[in-house]
Amino acid sequence: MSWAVLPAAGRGLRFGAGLPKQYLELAGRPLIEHSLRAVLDHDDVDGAMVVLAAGDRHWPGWREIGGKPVLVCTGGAERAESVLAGLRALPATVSEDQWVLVHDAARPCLRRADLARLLAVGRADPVGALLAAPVRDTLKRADHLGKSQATEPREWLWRALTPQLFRRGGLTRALDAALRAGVAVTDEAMAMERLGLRPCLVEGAEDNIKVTTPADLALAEFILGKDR
Ligand SMILES: Nc1ccn([C@@H]2O[C@H](COP(=O)(O)OP(=O)(O)OP(=O)(O)O)[C@@H](O)[C@H]2O)c(=O)n1
Ligand SMILES: C[C@](O)(CO)[C@H](O)COP(=O)(O)O
Repeated sequence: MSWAVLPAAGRGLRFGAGLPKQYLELAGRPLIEHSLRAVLDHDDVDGAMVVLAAGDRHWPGWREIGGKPVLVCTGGAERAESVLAGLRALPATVSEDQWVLVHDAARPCLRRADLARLLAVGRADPVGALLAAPVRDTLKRADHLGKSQATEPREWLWRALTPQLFRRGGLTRALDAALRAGVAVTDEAMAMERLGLRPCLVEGAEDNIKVTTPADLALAEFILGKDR
């Protein structure tokens, strides 16, 4: 059985709204509620730890969703710090060996089938797994003038998504080590990779988007309105 940690302590600066993007209305609910329900929907997920910014006054105060506990703790200045805080704040009943899903609060369009496949593949892997999407566009490297100076090979390149699935103890130690080393890890898999571990890439839907800009919110509205 697993718990979910949802990093939700960001300020949404690139979005530029008057409140953090995770609280913007999306399809009639706060964006974060879609992300929470998407992970709590799976029978093998027992509860969620939501990591809030210090002084967050937008959090609706849910204490359970769908009969499952929703706990909160305070995050840090970087996403990795928030995830580490969430891992440490999980109930003591969540053992070191237990699988934990880390899912961006800013990703409301997670598909049930993708979560199910991530859990099935990840729990059978010695390290863990992450949802990801193969790069399908040609990649250009820009110069300082904004000109295209080179084309980067895209074979073997994937875009990391979330959720990412790792065991509580191993991920906690990996994130703590990366932060102590001053390494700016941008996802959980990176913290594991720097220890020489190779999590499994599980192909996920391209519409599992991270809402970062206003255009993404409109796209998320369209995605959630589709029959999926
Ligand atoms: N210190 C931080 C930074 C980000 N996040 C969370 O990590 C996820 C992905 O981060 P991102 O999309 O970058 O969100 P923001 O940091 O809010 O965006 P911005 O960089 O535009 O401010 C989001 O759910 C965000 O709330 C977090 O918990 N703690
Ligand atoms: C974790 C993540 O969503 C995987 O693509 C991404 O790294 C988050 O990056 P952000 O800059 O914190 O949004």
